[in-house]
Amino acid sequence: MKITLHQTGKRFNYDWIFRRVSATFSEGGRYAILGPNGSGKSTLLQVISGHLHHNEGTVTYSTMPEELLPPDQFFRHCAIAAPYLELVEEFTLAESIQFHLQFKRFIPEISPQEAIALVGLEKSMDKQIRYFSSGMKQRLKLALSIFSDVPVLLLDEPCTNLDTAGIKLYQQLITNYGGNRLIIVSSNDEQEYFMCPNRISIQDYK
Ligand SMILES: Nc1ncnc2c1ncn2[C@@H]1O[C@H](COP(=O)(O)OP(=O)(O)OP(=O)(O)O)[C@@H](O)[C@H]1O
Repeated sequence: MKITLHQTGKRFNYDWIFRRVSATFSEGGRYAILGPNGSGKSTLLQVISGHLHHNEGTVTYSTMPEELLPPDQFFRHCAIAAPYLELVEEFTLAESIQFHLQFKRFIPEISPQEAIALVGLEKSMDKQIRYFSSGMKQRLKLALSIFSDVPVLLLDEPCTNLDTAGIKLYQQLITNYGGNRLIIVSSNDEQEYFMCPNRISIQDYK
């Protein structure tokens, strides 16, 4: 999967958040979107994911070999972990996994039980998400995204609410299970984008 932005811009009301972003996110590449608080990193990631519509320029998705994917189909090919995407508080952990698997299966080598054990939540299978700590919720979000069998991972501040052990866990999961997928991280913390040789500064597009 390749994502191409050409002269892409996004505004809220009269405020341009970014303009004239031209970038190619290649299959298997690792990219970080960097910038200070409020600069537009999340907004750019949401434009890439299709959650927000851009106001100028284009965003195109292409599969290999070069074949354009309709933008409304991209959600099937990506998994997202982001602070603004909420878990269903009424579900237990087991129900959350089952619900997720109705839409996206896990990578073949990982069973749901293994996924939960890998993020250290095996003792909370029957606990409702509303009783999870913020760090436990983040571990679950990471499991649901990183173990999804999709070619693109979009991670917005992936270490939010994680302690030192959680950050190490995130880095291990990316290293062990990132595979050859396209990964785009929105972040201002090096620990979150340690694996990304390609860096885009949102400040360059003001
Ligand atoms: N729905 C919205 N309506 C109006 N303005 C918005 C909306 N969403 C975001 N903004 C504004 O867009 C700008 C960029 O926000 P964004 O969340 O993309 O920044 P960020 O770089 O991800 O910040 P942080 O590092 O704090 O997460 C901010 O000024 C924010 O107030």
